[in-house]
Amino acid sequence: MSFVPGLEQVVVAETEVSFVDGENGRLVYRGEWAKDLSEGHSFEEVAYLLWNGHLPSAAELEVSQAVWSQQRELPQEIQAVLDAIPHETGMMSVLRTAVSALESQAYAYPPTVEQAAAITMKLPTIIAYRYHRLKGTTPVASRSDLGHTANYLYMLRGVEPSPVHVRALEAYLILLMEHGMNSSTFAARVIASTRSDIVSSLTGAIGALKGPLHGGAPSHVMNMLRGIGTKDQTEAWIRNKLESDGRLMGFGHRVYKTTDPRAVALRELALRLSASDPWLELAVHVEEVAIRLLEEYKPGKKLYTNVEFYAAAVMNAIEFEEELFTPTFAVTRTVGWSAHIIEAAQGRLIYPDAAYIGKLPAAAAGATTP
Ligand SMILES: CC(=O)SCCNC(=O)CCNC(=O)[C@H](O)C(C)(C)COP(=O)(O)OP(=O)(O)OC[C@H]1O[C@@H](n2cnc3c(N)ncnc32)[C@H](O)[C@@H]1OP(=O)(O)O
Ligand SMILES: O=C([O-])CC(=O)C(=O)O
Repeated sequence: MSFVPGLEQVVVAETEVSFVDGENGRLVYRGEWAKDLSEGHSFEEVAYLLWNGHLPSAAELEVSQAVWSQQRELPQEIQAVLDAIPHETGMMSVLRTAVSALESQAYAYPPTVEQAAAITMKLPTIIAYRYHRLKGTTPVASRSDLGHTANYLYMLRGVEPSPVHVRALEAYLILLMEHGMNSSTFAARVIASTRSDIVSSLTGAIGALKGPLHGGAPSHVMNMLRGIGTKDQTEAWIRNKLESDGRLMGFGHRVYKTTDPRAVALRELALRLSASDPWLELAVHVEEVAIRLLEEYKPGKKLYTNVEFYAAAVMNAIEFEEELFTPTFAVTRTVGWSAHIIEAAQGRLIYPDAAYIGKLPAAAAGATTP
């Protein structure tokens, strides 16, 4: 048996949920281009596709929207859990704890689309509730006449959201809804393969997404851009970072050996939203310089812009605070995770191997080899 660090290119599952074409920079959700879906469809339509394998008919969409919008409210005990978490706890930890506390018979094994939808609908409410509590403002009740995306903005801001912001956030949410066998999805599938429940799988996935090498990157992108400060300091700053063996946040990807297609789509979106924003101008300049210098310092590694670089730009353009960046990623990735959880819950227990490189007890050392 050979050891492959990071399981790179090791096939761990067969899936019908999505196809990440790393060589050509393309992303497919159940037979549909993710970019096309992000331009002409709603959050609910794409969630329906990922969960059911086909886009909904008008009647299916109407029924789903009506049922799902009734699932947004938080049980009292979840509100109590949220109120008990210390103020300084980060929003991703809060989200992980609140989702974990949803545990009940309603979410028992086996995972179902109904369970997936019921939990997905609650994530924005958890975030918005906590957001208001931290600010000392009153949490805003959801509005069943609004779609999932518009309602998320409404619950955060307490005013009718602008259609431009709703459309931009909807495109962002759809582009980040699903992405093959990334670390958090793999974590979710491992837990699901033990026949554990959907709440446990999603809790593990949120924990994995939080890391700065995964969904935690956008706020580090903001720090990097703040550190660079101006266009004329870009090259020196990046050289310094790469010479001290640092990583440029928002660049590089395990699967994409070209620009991440979602980064292309989000860059277009950010430019449409705020082309004249000096911050965005700096980001575009940093991208150009970073790609050139990554090739100089890491020749042949094919390090390009990943989704997180322009995710930060879009979040910024729709005036989201940094504490909401990764939680908002989780709001949408819950759909992809749960589609995988439903798939993996019927599969074989995931149980890889490890090569033991430690010591043997003295008595066994000569007698047995590991
Ligand atoms: C939604 C998402 O999760 S997208 C990813 C968000 N994360 C980031 O943007 C963090 C920055 N990027 C990275 O750390 C990496 O590119 C990852 C984690 C995304 C992928 O990591 P891996 O596939 O494990 O690549 P690995 O860490 O083996 O890097 C391969 C080589 O490229 C270099 N490299 C990879 N990414 C970067 C980067 N962003 N900056 C500088 N060098 C990099 C590594 O130093 C390594 O070089 P070496 O072979 O000379 O040691
Ligand atoms: O696939 C990955 O490595 C991480 C990522 O881009 C995602 O989950 O969207």
